[in-house]
Amino acid sequence: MARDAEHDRQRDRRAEQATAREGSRPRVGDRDDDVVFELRDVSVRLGQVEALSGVDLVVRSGERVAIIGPSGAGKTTLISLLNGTTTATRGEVRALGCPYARASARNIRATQRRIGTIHQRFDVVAQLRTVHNVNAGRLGTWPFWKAALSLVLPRDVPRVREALAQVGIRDKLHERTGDLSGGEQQRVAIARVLVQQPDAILADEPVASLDPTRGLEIMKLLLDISAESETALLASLHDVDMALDKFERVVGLRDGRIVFDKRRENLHDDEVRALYTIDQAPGSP
Ligand SMILES: Nc1ncnc2c1ncn2[C@@H]1O[C@H](COP(=O)(O)OP(=O)(O)OP(=O)(O)O)[C@@H](O)[C@H]1O
Repeated sequence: MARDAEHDRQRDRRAEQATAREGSRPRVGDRDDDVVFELRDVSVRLGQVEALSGVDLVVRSGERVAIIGPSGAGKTTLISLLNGTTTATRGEVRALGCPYARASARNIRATQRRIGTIHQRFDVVAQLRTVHNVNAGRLGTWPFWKAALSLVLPRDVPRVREALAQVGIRDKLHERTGDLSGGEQQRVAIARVLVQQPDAILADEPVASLDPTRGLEIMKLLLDISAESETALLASLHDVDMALDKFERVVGLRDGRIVFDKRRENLHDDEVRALYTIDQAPGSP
């Protein structure tokens, strides 16, 4: 009996010491309702390449975060980790509370349905009418019969129309998507995310295929949607000025590592310049 009590006291002491060591740093698994994405010491190896190394990142509900960095820095890899299409080699990735590595396939799919992803290449089916491309955002939540029927007889048209109105192309409902301009096709992709009503939006170079004016319009649209619905938005961008101008938090990636993660007002020009500086090969002039 006395031994049991001593054992309990020792266990409590160890737990207290562990808590003191950790301080207030949130750990993977801690309950923290507004954490949307959480990466702890995450590395990803793709073939011979260490695409990400020891990445720690926490994104909370309503935050708008730009990811910048040179080509090959790991931006796309980071985004595909967050939507569960790439697997971490080390560390833990959680999205909306789901620990991808330990969750069931069903739980992962349910989480992925709550995350809207927008790609650089508009990712729409050119041959389909706009209404079908927008409805694709809901296929994951519809039973098979409804999804199949919707290709013949469009479903929930008022909701699609509303989403298209929100992205400024209300009149394009029945147009063949491939006949739309690049900017309009990207709006269709955003409307598809809107009908999905996601809890988080990931955008991988969403404006890289558009001219600067169209690009700015699309970026503002995404930022407005995120602000209105308090949905976290994480976007990778090559346009550094746009990142610094429009996002309150900027993460710099280089060679798979986070070099800085700062509010834009605390970020110095030198830090941004250094992110893109090309290393001189040893021995070069
Ligand atoms: N499937 C793959 N197999 C092997 N290496 C890969 C694969 N995909 C990406 N990589 C490598 O991983 C690293 C990170 O690539 P990633 O596409 O994430 O960078 P990025 O910052 O998005 O680049 P960019 O701005 O050019 O799109 C690069 O060195 C890339 O060559």
